[in-house]
Amino acid sequence: MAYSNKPLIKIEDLNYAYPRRGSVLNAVNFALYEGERVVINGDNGAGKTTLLHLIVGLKKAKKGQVFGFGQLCKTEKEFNQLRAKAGLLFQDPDDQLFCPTVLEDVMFGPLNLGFNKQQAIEKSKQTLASLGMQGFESRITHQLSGGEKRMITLACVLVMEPKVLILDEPTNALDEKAKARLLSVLKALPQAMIIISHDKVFSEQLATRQLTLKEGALIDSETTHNTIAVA
Ligand SMILES: Nc1ncnc2c1ncn2[C@@H]1O[C@H](COP(=O)(O)OP(=O)(O)OP(=O)(O)O)[C@@H](O)[C@H]1O
Repeated sequence: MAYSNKPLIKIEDLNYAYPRRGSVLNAVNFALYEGERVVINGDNGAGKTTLLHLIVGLKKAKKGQVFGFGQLCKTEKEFNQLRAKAGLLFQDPDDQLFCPTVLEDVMFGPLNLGFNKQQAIEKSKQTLASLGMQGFESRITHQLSGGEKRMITLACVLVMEPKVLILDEPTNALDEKAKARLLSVLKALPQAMIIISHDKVFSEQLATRQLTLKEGALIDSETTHNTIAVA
């Protein structure tokens, strides 16, 4: 299929090193285009989460550039603009959930965007239902199971209707039923996405392109035949 030739997200020559650990990313180049679901795999500790955090500006590269929707991002303001359009699902749900109840957590984003309370409730309920999580609205967030928390964090991201989804191991802690539902929800979405996943079957079914992060570099892994409808 023909992709738009303007990347939504582009990184150029990105390098990152941690004190004591040393270099994790070494001149990484990558571009995400409309209509793509790019799955990135790689060994534990390869630097996948680091890469996602650099893309959204939670970490800053010493060398290299991040472009979000055509805009070079250097300042916090520029990364804020990128984050408004690129929703990140954290690897650990506890990093993303901070309200007493599920509904409050999901509503938090829409309220911040300026929706009124009733609109935020409606949007949140619809999103929860689309993930099979109807009935969880008044549950106490910190009492949920790992898999339930994962689905609620997904709702928190999806309710914002971002242009790009950035998902760090979305199937973690999900049982087969929840995983199948997530797969069908993601495949029905028009958004481009970057997904980190160790789950081979899930990746194979979801990805339009698969990459491996190895020794600090992103390399093509396998070709896949999935397609995505461009909105
Ligand atoms: N704050 C930090 N200080 C030092 N080293 C760090 C820090 N954060 C991460 N690392 C190291 O950087 C490397 C890359 O970590 P990262 O979390 O990006 O890997 P990953 O590919 O996402 O791994 P996994 O598949 O296990 O989630 C790892 O060796 C990790 O131990």
